[in-house]
Amino acid sequence: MYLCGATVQGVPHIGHVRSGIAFDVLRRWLAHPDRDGGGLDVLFVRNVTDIDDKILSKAADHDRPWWEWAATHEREFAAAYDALGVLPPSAEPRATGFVTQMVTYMQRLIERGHAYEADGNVYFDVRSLPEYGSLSGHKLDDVHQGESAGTGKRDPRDFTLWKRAKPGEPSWPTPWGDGRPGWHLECSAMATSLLGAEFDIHCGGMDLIFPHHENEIAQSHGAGDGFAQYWLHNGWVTMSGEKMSKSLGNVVSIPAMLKKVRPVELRYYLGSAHYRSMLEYSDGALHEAAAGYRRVESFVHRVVDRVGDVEIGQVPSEFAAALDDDLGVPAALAVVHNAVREGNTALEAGDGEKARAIAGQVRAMLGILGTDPLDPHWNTVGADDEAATAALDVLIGAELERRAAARAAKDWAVADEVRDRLAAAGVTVTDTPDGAQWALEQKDI
Ligand SMILES: Nc1ncnc2c1ncn2[C@@H]1O[C@H](COP(=O)(O)OP(=O)(O)OP(=O)(O)O)[C@@H](O)[C@H]1O
Ligand SMILES: [Zn+2]
Repeated sequence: MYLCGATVQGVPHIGHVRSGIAFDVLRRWLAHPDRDGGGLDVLFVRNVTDIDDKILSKAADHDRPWWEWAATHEREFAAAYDALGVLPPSAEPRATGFVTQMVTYMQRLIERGHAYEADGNVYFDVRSLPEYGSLSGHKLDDVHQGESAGTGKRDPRDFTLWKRAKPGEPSWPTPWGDGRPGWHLECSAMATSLLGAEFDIHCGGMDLIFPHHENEIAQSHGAGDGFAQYWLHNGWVTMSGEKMSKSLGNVVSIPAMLKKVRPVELRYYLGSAHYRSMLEYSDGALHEAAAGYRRVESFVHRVVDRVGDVEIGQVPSEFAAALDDDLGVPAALAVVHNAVREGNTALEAGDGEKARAIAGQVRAMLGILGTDPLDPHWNTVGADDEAATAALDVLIGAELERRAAARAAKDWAVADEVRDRLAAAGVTVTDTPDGAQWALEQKDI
């Protein structure tokens, strides 16, 4: 599987991680032993686009080296994927690490008559490939690549494989002069270098169907490769019906979301819709999903408390059938919730062993969705956080008492000193009718 990963130009919002979660579920399911035909050995590649116009311009705006800007945001994405329990890919190639393969790729395209050099740029000749447009259904007459005109293009519909170097911009040597890669070329080169000339599944957001994936197919078929056999595209996270996006300003950052719900609840929420559907964000929908998850989680915990350890069991056949039908997560979740109802009834009737068997199935199903409540990924983080928060509460509570006593004695110097010391440590204090409340200042990114 190949998933078009992030262009690491900024911090991720919840829309950016939706594809990572949706296709993590597909990967887990394909690899799962309960699948009809058994678990497959899945190679999963998710790239990082670490050279791009937006990276260069944003780094320049902030007076930072472009590579530092890219590395910083690559880490932000990695942290977000990790926080949400997305399994690390088998490989995570960076575009800048595959320039040699891109040059070879362009040479093959030029030799086969599908690309040409003009003024230090290399372009793909779309008219040379009769099937151009087959993925998106675009007719050649209607094609707009959405890129700058480019010097020496034979046809305005041709797209850029390689950009001639501009002064001050990073570049790599090629037989056609120094330059840097175009985005579409990167993915064809990385996918085929790692997964071979033909591989099974290519995924990405629905905006990538055209031009990105159309152009990946054109390049790969032009080079004589079979390329991807199946294409899967996920829908948007929307707000008031509009795509959540930085340019519209309607974004919710992942740290902001994690102030409202736990990471496992956010993962459950973002993964609960069908991957092709839009997922309309609202606080209400988020909290409803979190409450739904807690019902499932508390069933599993109650079984552990009352009956003992719950081993991961097998997934029910209806759950398997739902996922086999175009990754039908909503139908699969209905199976989970039915199982939880049945399990609760068994528990109330005192049938601990039946409840334990059902809880084992629930763990198996949630494991595929990446949200098994007993998975150490969630528990280690939670337990540490809880213990640290409880310890902080004692220490800060003592400081707040000292401040309250100082205020009562009108000793403003001491009261201010306490407040300043807490502020310097990143603790904000709010006075409420129930007394002073504290919170850790969150970095809004
Ligand atoms: N709201 C979203 N829902 C699902 N996927 C998204 C969303 N926003 C972005 N993506 C995915 O992340 C990729 C990178 O997004 P992009 O850089 O366009 O982000 P953006 O926040 O929309 O920024 P901009 O406003 O600058 O376009 C997209 O190609 C898309 O597949
Ligand atoms: Zn791509």
